[in-house]
Amino acid sequence: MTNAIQIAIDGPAAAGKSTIAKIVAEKLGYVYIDTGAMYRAITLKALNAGINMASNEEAGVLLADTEIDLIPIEGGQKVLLDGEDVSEAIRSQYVTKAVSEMAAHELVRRRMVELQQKLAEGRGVVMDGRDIGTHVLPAAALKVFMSASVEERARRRFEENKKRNITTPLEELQAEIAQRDKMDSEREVAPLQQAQDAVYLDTTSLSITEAAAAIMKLAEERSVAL
Ligand SMILES: Nc1ncnc2c1ncn2[C@@H]1O[C@H](COP(=O)(O)OP(=O)(O)OP(=O)(O)O)[C@@H](O)[C@H]1O
Ligand SMILES: Nc1ccn([C@@H]2O[C@H](COP(=O)(O)O)[C@@H](O)[C@H]2O)c(=O)n1
Repeated sequence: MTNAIQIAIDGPAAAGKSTIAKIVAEKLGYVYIDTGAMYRAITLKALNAGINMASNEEAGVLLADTEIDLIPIEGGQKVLLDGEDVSEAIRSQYVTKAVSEMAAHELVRRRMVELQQKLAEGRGVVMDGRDIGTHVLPAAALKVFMSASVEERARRRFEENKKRNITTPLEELQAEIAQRDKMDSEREVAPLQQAQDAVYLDTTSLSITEAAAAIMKLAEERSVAL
């Protein structure tokens, strides 16, 4: 007999967090929550509406006026921004280039964390992001800090983009990933860092199946131990 647990997966961009989190959630029958999608959704809205985030007043109105819903669907989640499906739009380079600046905003983080904690309440979840083990779910039974070399992460994203007909050159992708990691790690509020009690998993030379199996093994151990 195993207990439903909370699993936090953090790490830098394109490390494989969401791919592995989805597989693990599906195998365990848990809810999968991609917190990056929430930061992307609020970024999309602020960009489109021309909000000046340097003004706490404008930022506050934007946050109070915005509804973000994550709807579980087969193989992942659908992202609704004020009721509109923005699952594709939030993956554009337009949003990717702006999201780390938005995610450094204290009011934005406060609101997103509140929503994320509510989504995770009282159920088995696999949540991926940058601050899940350190801030959002500090009591998670399993915390994993997943990484891979920046070259391998850029190569994976390049291959993924090719399938979506996105032609950003490999060197540009690597620079964008490194820049986003730097901003995410150096911000003042809830920076990207490994929680003290997280297991470090380097996936550079692991296949998707191997990485998922490593986390499944840890999840099974932790849920039985409860
Ligand atoms: N172990 C692996 N081996 C090879 N490819 C992988 C591995 N893990 C993930 N990938 C591929 O790498 C790409 C990036 O993975 P994914 O989107 O899961 O990363 P992420 O950490 O969630 O990224 P981000 O934080 O930027 O959203 C995907 O195309 C995925 O299929
Ligand atoms: N818990 C989180 C999750 C994400 N962010 C910020 O959002 C950006 C996009 O995340 P992806 O996982 O979709 O790549 C990311 O670069 C962070 O700036 C965050 O701060 N906290």
